[in-house]
Amino acid sequence: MKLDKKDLLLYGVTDSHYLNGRKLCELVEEAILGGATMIQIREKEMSHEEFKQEALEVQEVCQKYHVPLLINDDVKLCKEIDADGVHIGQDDLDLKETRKLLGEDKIIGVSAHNMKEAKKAYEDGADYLGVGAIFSTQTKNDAQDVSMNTLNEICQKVDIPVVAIGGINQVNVLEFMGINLDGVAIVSSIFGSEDIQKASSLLKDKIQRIVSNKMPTCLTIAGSDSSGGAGIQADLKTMLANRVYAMSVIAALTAQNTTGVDAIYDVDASFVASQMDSVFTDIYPMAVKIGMVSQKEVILAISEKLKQYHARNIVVDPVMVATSGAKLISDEAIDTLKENLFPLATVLTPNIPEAEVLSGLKINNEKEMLEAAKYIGDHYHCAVLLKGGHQINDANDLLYKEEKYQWFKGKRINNNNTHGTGCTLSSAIASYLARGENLENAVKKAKDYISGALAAMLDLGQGQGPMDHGYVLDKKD
Ligand SMILES: Cc1ncc(COP(=O)(O)OP(=O)(O)O)c(N)n1
Ligand SMILES: Cc1ncsc1CCOP(=O)(O)O
Ligand SMILES: [Mg+2]
Repeated sequence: MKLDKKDLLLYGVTDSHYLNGRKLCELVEEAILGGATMIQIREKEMSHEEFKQEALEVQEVCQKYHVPLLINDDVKLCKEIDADGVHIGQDDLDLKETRKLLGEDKIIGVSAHNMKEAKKAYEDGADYLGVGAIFSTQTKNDAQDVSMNTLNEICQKVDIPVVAIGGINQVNVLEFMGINLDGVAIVSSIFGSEDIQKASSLLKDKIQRIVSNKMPTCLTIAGSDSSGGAGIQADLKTMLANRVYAMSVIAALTAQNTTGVDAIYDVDASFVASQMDSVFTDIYPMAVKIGMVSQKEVILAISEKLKQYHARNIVVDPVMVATSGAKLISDEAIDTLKENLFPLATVLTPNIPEAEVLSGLKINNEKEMLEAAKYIGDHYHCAVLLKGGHQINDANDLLYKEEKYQWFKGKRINNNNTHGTGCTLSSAIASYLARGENLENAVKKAKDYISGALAAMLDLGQGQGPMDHGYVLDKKD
C-alpha cells in the first residue's frame, strides 16, 4: 500500500497502559469510529509473541475499516504479518536497510527532530516524517523537544508529508494553525480519554479545519477609537485590507475623535483575559499585534495568556509617548511592559520619543537611532523597528534584528492627516507575518501599504484626520 497523505490527518498511536480491562483492538476500533485515519501499534513492554498477537488483532480491526496499520520499531514483524508499514526513529533500524527488507510497497515513516534529520530521511526515501515532541509529554521519557519554528521550517522545506507528535491535546492542537502539516500523531489524548470515540472525533474536526485552512488569522489587542482612525478600528481595517482574517481583544475604550481623547474607560484585566481565551481556544491567531495597553494588571494578564497559548509573531507597538512628547502611561505600567511583555515580542515598533524612553538615550540623528535600536533589541531580545520622522529624517525606519541593521526608506507624503499611523503600520506588519512573510518583507510591505493609505489623501474631521485604510479596494472598481 502506498501512502495517501490524507491518511495522516489523525494518526492514533497505541499504548496498552490505557487498557483498563479492555482489549487493545477494542480501543483502536473506538478511535477509528471517531475518525482516526491511521493507526500505529506502539508497545514497548511486550515480548515479540505478545506484540505479534496484539498486532494481528489490531490489524483485523484496521482492515475492517480500511485504515492503514503501521508497526512501531519492529520491521521484521511488519514483514511477518504483512502490515501496511513501519515507523522508525533515529535509533531504530536504518531507513535504507528497512526499505531493502520491506520493499517499495510498504509505508515507512521516520522520526525527525531537526532539518538535517528531516532532509536525510527525505533523501533516503521516507514516505512521511513524524516531528516531535512539540509539546511536553508523559508518554515518551526520552522524547526530544522540537520547537514550532523547526516544525514549520521542515513543513516548508522538505517535500514529503509531515505529522506532528508529542503532547498534542484538544486545546494546543489549534496552535498548528498556519503550519503546513498533514496531520497529528497522538497517544494519550486519544487512548487516555474516557470517551475515545468522542475525543478522536473532536480532534479530527479541529485538525481537518487547520490543515485545509488557507486564510491567515491575526489578532489585535488594543484600545477602541470611537472615531475609527486608530486603535482597534484601524487595526481591523488594516488587517482586512491586507487580506487576513482579523480578530480583536479590546483592552480599553476611548471616546475620541480627530481633535483629541475625551474619555477613557478601562477594561478589567479578567475580561481582557476572557477575550483572549475565547479567541485562542477557537480561531488561533497566526500573528498578534499589541497596541496601547496602559494598566499594569491588563499588561500582566495579556503576557500570561500569550505565554499560555504560545502565541507567535507578536508585534508590540509600545505606545507610551504622544507625538508632542507627553507620556501617555504611568512609569509603573512602562516597567510592567518592559519586564513582562517586551521579552515576548518578535518585534517592537517604537517611535523616536518612545525609543528615547526605552533606551535612556537622546536621539537627534540617524547614528543615534542605530545606537538606541541596538540598546533596545539587545536588552529585550527582540527585533526593533525604530520609526524615523520627528525632524530626523523624512520617514526612514530602521530595523535592528540579530545584530544586523536595515534601513527602510519612506517617501515623504505631504499629508497632515496621520491619525493612527503607528497602529496601522504595526498591524500591517502583523498581517504580513501571519501571511508567512519574514520580518524584513513584512516591514517592507507594511510600509508600502501605509504609504498608499497616506497618499490617498482622505481628509475627514476637524483635527488630525485618519488615513484611507481601504484604498486598496479602489483597484477592484
Ligand atoms: C508518527 C510518529 N512519529 C514519531 C515517533 C517516535 O518514534 P521514535 O523516535 O523511534 O520513538 P519511539 O516511538 O520508538 O519511542 C512515532 N512513534 N510515531
Ligand atoms: C512516540 C512519541 N514520539 C515523540 S513524542 C511521543 C509520544 C506521544 O504521545 P502523546 O501524544 O501522549 O504525547
Ligand atoms: Mg522507535
